[in-house]
Amino acid sequence: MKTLRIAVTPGEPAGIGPDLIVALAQQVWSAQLVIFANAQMIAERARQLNLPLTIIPFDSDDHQPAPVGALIVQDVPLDGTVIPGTLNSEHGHYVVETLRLACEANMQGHFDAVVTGPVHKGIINQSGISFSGHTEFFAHRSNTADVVMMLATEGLNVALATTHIPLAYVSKAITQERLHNVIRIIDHDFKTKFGVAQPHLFVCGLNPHAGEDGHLGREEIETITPALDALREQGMNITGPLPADTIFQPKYLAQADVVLAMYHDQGLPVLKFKGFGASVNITLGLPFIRTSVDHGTALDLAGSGMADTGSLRQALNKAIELANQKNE
Ligand SMILES: NC(=O)c1ccc[n+]([C@@H]2O[C@H](COP(=O)([O-])OP(=O)(O)OC[C@H]3O[C@@H](n4cnc5c(N)ncnc54)[C@H](O)[C@@H]3O)[C@@H](O)[C@H]2O)c1
Ligand SMILES: N[C@H](C(=O)O)[C@H](O)COP(=O)(O)O
Repeated sequence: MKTLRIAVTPGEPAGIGPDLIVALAQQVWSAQLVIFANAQMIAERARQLNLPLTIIPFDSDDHQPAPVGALIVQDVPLDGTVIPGTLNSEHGHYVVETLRLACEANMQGHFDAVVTGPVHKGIINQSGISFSGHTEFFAHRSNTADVVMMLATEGLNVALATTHIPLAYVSKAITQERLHNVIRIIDHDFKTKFGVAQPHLFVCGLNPHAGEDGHLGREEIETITPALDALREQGMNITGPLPADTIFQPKYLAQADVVLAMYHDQGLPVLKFKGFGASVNITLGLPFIRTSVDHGTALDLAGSGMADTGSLRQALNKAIELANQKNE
């Protein structure tokens, strides 16, 4: 079996992404991890953390995984000094360039997956680049009209009908077309990538108590239920819309392959309460495999050696698992 090659972006240089990469370089990986980052910044972070690190420049002809204590790096230029914990808007272009290069490398078929560390959306926007998240960025760069953000932890998968948009826009963004596209992507990816023959989706309502028969909001009656009914008629196994405050209970979760939440903070607080630090963010519907961490830049911990590597480890392992299945 050929050795997998995975692109890894550590994300915001002032955050914990570089710390996590350096920490995970202290173990053997079955795949070749290629870090898209500034080599000098990564080496400096290793010094700050007092961890051994050898940088190996990326050579596309060499498919060997890095030995313990080393990282294979595709160097990306970065001007100025990086101070762990201190954001610098001059670094926004660098961060986006690491994502662009990793995306291109995957689009061209040179890599088996991309795994991303945390970026700081605010500082990228301050640098003059409109950016709402990796999910939207990779969808745009790969010309993919609809993708789905799903976070997965042991015993719970939560997908989102809308991602990084203001709460005030959510109701308008939930259309029958969007729900059809999102649910078709989930159904397809669970069947083809996760080996679930007939995925069972549990779908949240948008309003309190799923609208209480229209007395607390009409989106369930006018949009969500008709969309789900049409998909049920096509043979999909869908329960809902159910009130979001009671959908996350063992009785339902025992039957659910995935819970579809209508917006970011309807579903992700539940997922992160259950499994923060042990969850993976997976983008469904992209033309390549992409996984990520469940946490942000944690500026308060950058350079301290206190950041938990659990989620990045899981994101790497999930990408390797999905890539191996794809190659079977
Ligand atoms: N994957 C991503 O790129 C991603 C994900 C979530 C948030 N973010 C971004 O990160 C920035 C900061 O967001 P935030 O402060 O809401 O969330 P955060 O996850 O950075 O931090 C929240 C809290 O969790 C702790 N924490 C986070 N990761 C940890 C780890 N690996 N080990 C130990 N403790 C950890 C932090 O110290 C902090 O107390 C924002 O700009 C946000 O958009 C990025
Ligand atoms: N919504 C994600 C979370 O809360 O964990 C996070 O912001 C990262 O999203 P992207 O992978 O789209 O950057």
